[in-house]
Amino acid sequence: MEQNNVEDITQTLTDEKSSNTCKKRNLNTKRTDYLDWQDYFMSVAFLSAQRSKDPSTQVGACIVNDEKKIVGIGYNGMPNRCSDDELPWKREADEWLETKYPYVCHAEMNAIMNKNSSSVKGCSIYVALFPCNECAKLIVQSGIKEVIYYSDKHKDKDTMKASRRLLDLANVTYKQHIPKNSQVVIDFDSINIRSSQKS
Ligand SMILES: O=c1[nH]c(=O)n([C@H]2C[C@H](O)[C@@H](COP(=O)(O)O)O2)cc1CO
Ligand SMILES: [Zn+2]
Repeated sequence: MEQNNVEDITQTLTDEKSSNTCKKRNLNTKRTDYLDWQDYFMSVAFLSAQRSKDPSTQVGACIVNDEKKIVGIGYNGMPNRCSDDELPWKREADEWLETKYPYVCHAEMNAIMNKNSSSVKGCSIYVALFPCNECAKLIVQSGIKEVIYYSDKHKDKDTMKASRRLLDLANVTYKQHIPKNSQVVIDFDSINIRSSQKS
């Protein structure tokens, strides 16, 4: 292990169980690798998506007010009190009524409906996927002013063209978010890591 001199304030983080040195970090100055606000809100949207039971696409949404406070979170799922064991999750079936589409609530709708403030007027919504036209209607009607999305993979579909038309007319801005890192890892064990002065 390399020897520190007196000025060197670098400390190592040591794993409680294995005593393995796993990270080197300066513990006397402010962290620089923290999540910035935009990555944080997008990560909250993606984490919420992990609650979704949709087998093919899990979408999350996070509504943020102008004080950078989260006022609503949602993910795609079946409506309250409608058993998601009794409704279909299929994308295709002989009949549309036997697919998930007529029943599933989109993440944006749930985030708006779950709001913990009196209004979402002037807020931003962080979403994993660019919102469809039905969600665009809800966004416009609720007064949300900005959409920050990660993926635009359905951009050529009519539903997305209609969505952009509505958002444009209503002056709701939208922009794609490019996160600093392509992954945000949650390591529950990291809280058990103790810092120890390197000598
Ligand atoms: O804006 C959206 N928000 C949202 O929550 N969804 C949900 C509805 C479905 O559960 C799922 C889309 O399913 P699929 O990719 O299998 O068509 O994503 C889909 C969109 C469309 O972009
Ligand atoms: Zn939608």
